[in-house]
Amino acid sequence: MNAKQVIEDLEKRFPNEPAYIQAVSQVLGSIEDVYNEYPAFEKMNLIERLCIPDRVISFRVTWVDDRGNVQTNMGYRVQHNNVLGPYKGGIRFHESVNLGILKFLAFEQTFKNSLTTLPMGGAKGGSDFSPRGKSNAEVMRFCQAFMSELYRHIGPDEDVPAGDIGVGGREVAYMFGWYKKLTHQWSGVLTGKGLEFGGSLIRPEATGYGNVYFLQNMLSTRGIELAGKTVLVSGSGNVAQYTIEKCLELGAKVVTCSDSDGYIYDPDGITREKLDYIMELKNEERGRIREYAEKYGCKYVGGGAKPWTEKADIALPSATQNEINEEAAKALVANGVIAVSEGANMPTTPEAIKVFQDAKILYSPGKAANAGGVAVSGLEMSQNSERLSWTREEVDQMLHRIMNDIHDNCVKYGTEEDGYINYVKGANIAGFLKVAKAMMAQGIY
Ligand SMILES: NC(=O)C1=CN([C@@H]2O[C@H](COP(=O)(O)OP(=O)(O)OC[C@H]3O[C@@H](n4cnc5c(N)ncnc54)[C@H](O)[C@@H]3O)[C@@H](O)[C@H]2O)C=CC1
Ligand SMILES: O=C(O)CCC(=O)C(=O)O
Repeated sequence: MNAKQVIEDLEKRFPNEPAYIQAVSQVLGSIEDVYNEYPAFEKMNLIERLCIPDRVISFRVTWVDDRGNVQTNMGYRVQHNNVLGPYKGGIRFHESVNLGILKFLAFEQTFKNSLTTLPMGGAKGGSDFSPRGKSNAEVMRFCQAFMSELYRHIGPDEDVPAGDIGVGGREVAYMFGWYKKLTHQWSGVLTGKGLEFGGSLIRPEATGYGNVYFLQNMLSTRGIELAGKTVLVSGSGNVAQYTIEKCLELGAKVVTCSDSDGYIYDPDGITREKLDYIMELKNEERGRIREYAEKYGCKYVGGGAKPWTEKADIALPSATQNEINEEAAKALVANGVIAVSEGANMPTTPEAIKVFQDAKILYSPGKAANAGGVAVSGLEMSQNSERLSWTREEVDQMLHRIMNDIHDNCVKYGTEEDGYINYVKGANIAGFLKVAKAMMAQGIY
């Protein structure tokens, strides 16, 4: 494989999908040498088959708003690769959603799911519908209309969606209810369900907790403790909330969080009580993070500003893709950051990654660090199949073990000659090898 050539070809075929090309470029850049050690891969044109999704489903979603107006949105499911298990990955509802973004997310998900050690393929779906500002009734009607199209393409052994940006417990429950209505079947077809109807304990917490467990592993390679460290978090949704919770439990101080309008900086740190307020504000009232600053009298920076210029030891981006650019990365390094671990998917631009790696700080990509969410989704699937529920402690222990295993794999494949652990390389090679070997074994199709 000549990675540069493959990427140029993909750019020509998919000229309007920059996020997808960005994700592919990062992986191919890491695996090129290892790939070329196996001439059989090239003979089977493995790389093209691995980069291009198995299937892309797209459909119109028509629903009626509270004023009786008929609305239309686009719906998609990208089923990227199922050699390791049923397609698995979240659903995103956000106005920015387009096919290129979902293709990048489904591509990443394939490697991430491979890293979890569980039998799951990679997929992602979503719509350009935004739940923001919509009533519960509107969200329910939209979810039902979306599922009316999607249900034909999913199933507990076929494709198991879950949440992502704009899709939390409320949306998963509406989609699950409608799937059941359409198919007359109760099955573990979605994960992230409510605890009363087959959801797993720790699934809401899993992505944030998992990222902090991974961070602890990274810090321990340098003999550093998380306790006492100051942390920047971005976002204030599911991943951010449970990242903050675990940091607090482990004695770190989180001083920022954000939404798409701006960020708050609380030099005293976000306490348990303040985090409860954020959870209520974001999950129930669906308000803006600016209200935190008004309530607690701390700094708020609007205009879509991001928290990366504030001084801290650690940064945990937990909002969205490309939220740390080169300038932000330089500011973080100049302020003495020692570790960056990604709760979000691809939040760091390629230029910014280079800044972190050149500075030899600890830096882990989302496909490794945020894999705890989908890992516990995999555990939810197992519990549904067994018709059993495991305890909080059992699931947390398994999550911990999975994050440790992912870290070990990154160290195994990513340690460079000078001892620096290149987590990007490690995660990409470890995730790739398993998928590639399974593809080779399963023949050409
Ligand atoms: N929910 C999960 O289990 C997993 C989520 N992720 C990733 O974590 C990130 C956050 O997802 P969730 O917390 O689940 O979503 P969420 O919808 O609960 O929260 C998203 C947060 O990001 C902010 N945000 C969204 N778009 C933004 C933008 N353009 N600029 C600034 N802020 C923006 C929102 O205001 C919100 O605070 C995403 O990248 C997602 O793909 C990754 C693994 C699993
Ligand atoms: O839990 C899942 O299946 C999806 C999680 C997800 O979308 C992600 O890892 O980015």
